Amino acid sequence: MPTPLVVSEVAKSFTMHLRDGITLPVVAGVSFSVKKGECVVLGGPSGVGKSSILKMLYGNYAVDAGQILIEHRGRLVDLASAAPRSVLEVRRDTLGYVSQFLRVVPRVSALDVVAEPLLARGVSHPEASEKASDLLAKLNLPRELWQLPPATFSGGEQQRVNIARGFITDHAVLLLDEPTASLDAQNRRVVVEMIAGKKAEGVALLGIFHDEEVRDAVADRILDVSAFSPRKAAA
Ligand SMILES: Nc1ncnc2c1ncn2[C@@H]1O[C@H](COP(=O)(O)OP(=O)(O)OP(=O)(O)O)[C@@H](O)[C@H]1O
Repeated sequence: MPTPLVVSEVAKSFTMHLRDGITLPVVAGVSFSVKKGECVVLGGPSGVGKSSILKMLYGNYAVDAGQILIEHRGRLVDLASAAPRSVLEVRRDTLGYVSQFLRVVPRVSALDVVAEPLLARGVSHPEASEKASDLLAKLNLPRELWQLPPATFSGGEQQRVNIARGFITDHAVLLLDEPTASLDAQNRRVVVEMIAGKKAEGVALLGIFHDEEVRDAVADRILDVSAFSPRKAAA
């Protein structure tokens, strides 16, 4: 399928149980698709719902309405209604996500944190470690840090470990939530190159980038999320 990700009529509101059950509508009627080799960037002002859309797509937030269709092993899976087991399978083989912050696992070295998604897919330890090393070298993570757990790393070092972990697989769809937020100019350029590499391989990418230079370098299309704001629709 040339369009591995199709989102239609997705809606999300938050119910604040500790605030008398007040409902906060965030987005409604979210419809778009991402083609192979395309990088779509979610745009719009702060608080408009960009991160919430990514989190729904990855299955971290429940979806109130609509469909999120992803091509997984030659069939379509609706992530909005899929069972948790299917969501985990899609994450392992098809859908990657680079969040802004690394979820640190105690006592696991940076190299193993990066290699883990490949090990989970049955790749041998030496091959996974070699790929992890290549990525950490490309992202200029000092070699003396590779065997250390990333808990004490700087923000930018942790972000580079996270990027390496997100980019190590050949997932067909990749979600990027501000992957360059804590990086210096040199490493931002490396990430821009890595995104270009994924596009050339036919990966469909959807991301949030606040840095204008990075956004202009990677975006094929910017999708203004304010178009899906229920508050705007009601005004
Ligand atoms: N878990 C949550 N519980 C309650 N409200 C939430 C939750 N997550 C997000 N929101 C609310 O949903 C709205 C959209 O937030 P979101 O983080 O998706 O916006 P954003 O466009 O990514 O913003 P920014 O550019 O500032 O990161 C905000 O009003 C936010 O307060």
